Amino acid sequence: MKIAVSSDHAGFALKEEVKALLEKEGHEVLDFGPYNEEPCDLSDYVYPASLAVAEGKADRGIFVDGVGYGSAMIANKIYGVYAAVCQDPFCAKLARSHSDTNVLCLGGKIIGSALALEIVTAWMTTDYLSDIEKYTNRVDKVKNIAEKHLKRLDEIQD
Ligand SMILES: O=P(O)(O)OC[C@H]1O[C@@H](O)[C@H](O)[C@@H]1O
Repeated sequence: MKIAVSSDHAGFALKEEVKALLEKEGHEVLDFGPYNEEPCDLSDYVYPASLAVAEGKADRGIFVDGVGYGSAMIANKIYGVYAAVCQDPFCAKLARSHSDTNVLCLGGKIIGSALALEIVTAWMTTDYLSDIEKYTNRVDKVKNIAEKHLKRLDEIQD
């Protein structure tokens, strides 16, 4: 798969580890930065990475900041992006199997890299249960909220 990765300074080190794992597993990584640990603003990196997922230039995204919620806040404002913050592999599995998320957000200050990489593996290898109606109904309800409240990319002029 093509995976967009991004972070801020607080997530940079873990982003690099995630990137190495993904490449080792044979995925193509699109790194939206940053490329060092100098203080920066998360939205400058997570926003373009989220757009890449929304536009289909990447199949999924993995974004890392200090605690994870900052990335999810930004990513979930983009039409077509469904982001979850996960701090354990069980949550990561459900974020895929029940909710079909296409972005995983991690907190580099919250979890150690060994656990983070287990979370990434769980999220990357779990399929959405698209044949179970209760989950598809729930996902469709979330999609309907996005249809109503978020602008489609082709409606945005700037
Ligand atoms: O290092 P500073 O800028 O203080 O804090 C950055 C982190 O604090 C939280 O808001 C976010 O998780 C962000 O990554």
